Amino acid sequence: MRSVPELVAMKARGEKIAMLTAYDAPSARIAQAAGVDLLLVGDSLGMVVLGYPTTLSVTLEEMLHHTRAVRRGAPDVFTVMDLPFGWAHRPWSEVLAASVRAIQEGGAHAVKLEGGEEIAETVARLTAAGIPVMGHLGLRPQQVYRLGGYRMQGREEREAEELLRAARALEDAGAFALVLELVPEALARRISQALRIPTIGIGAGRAVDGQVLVWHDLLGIGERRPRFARAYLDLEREIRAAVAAYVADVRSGAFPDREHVPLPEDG
Ligand SMILES: Nc1nc(=O)c2c([nH]1)NC[C@@H]1CN(c3ccc(C(=O)N[C@@H](CCC(=O)O)C(=O)O)cc3)CN21
Ligand SMILES: CC(C)C(=O)C(=O)O
Ligand SMILES: [Mg+2]
Repeated sequence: MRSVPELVAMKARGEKIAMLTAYDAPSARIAQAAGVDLLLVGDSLGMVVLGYPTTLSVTLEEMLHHTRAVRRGAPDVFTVMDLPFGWAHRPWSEVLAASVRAIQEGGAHAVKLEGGEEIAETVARLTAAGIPVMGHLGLRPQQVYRLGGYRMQGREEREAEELLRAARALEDAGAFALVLELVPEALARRISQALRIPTIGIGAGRAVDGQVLVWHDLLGIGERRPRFARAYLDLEREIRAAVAAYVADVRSGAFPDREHVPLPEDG
């Protein structure tokens, strides 16, 4: 299992970090077998698994429930749990209590919070308590109502400087890594070069220290996926064909065949 110091050392050595989201035990088991460095139980759960239009509906209880499943499937992978909408901006003692639940009840090793300088004090308090914190800057999907959509952030120089300042504040507060979502590659490079802690990009180009991708986007499951995501399979199509074949076989009587009829003497 990767450790926090090891992840920081990977950046120093120029070794890329491969992070993937997971929401249940079987996918986490497969991700572990495939050798991912980090798992993220993302609040994208709400959109890709629970069928909501945004991440805002996801509750702490739901995050804990799915984090437990992921940990059962991938006992040997360092796992980060997203704190859901609203939590990062509560008084730090409440954020600490939620993060303790992530670790004690969810089995997570770290938490991720969307936010900049306004949550730096909270990040410092969690870090002091021994909880590794991953930051998340750029497109913050929990801000979608304010932003009006899932759009690129940090295109204006003034905005870019604000993001660089926020990244430094999170590192100074003790964050061990930082997700950069949907920002220009040049800005992601600037931030990555300014920090000692690794940056994990999603739609942030190549000049970052690692990548994170949503499980369903990687596999090609879902009606829409962000342009920045690469589908390594067209699994939705394959699954649909398999299910259609099953339905046809039940209707025709081709399933079950002799091979799939249990014999009484087998118990
Ligand atoms: N399937 C999925 N993948 C994700 O990466 C993801 C989620 N869901 N849900 C939670 C957040 C929301 N994210 C999103 C969602 C949509 C876009 C998107 O459609 N972006 C447009 C570009 C919009 C623009 O720049 O104007 C795209 O086509 O990529 C991006 C990130 C990233 N996260
Ligand atoms: C896309 C990643 C970074 C995330 O926050 C999530 O999956 O919720
Ligand atoms: Mg998230």
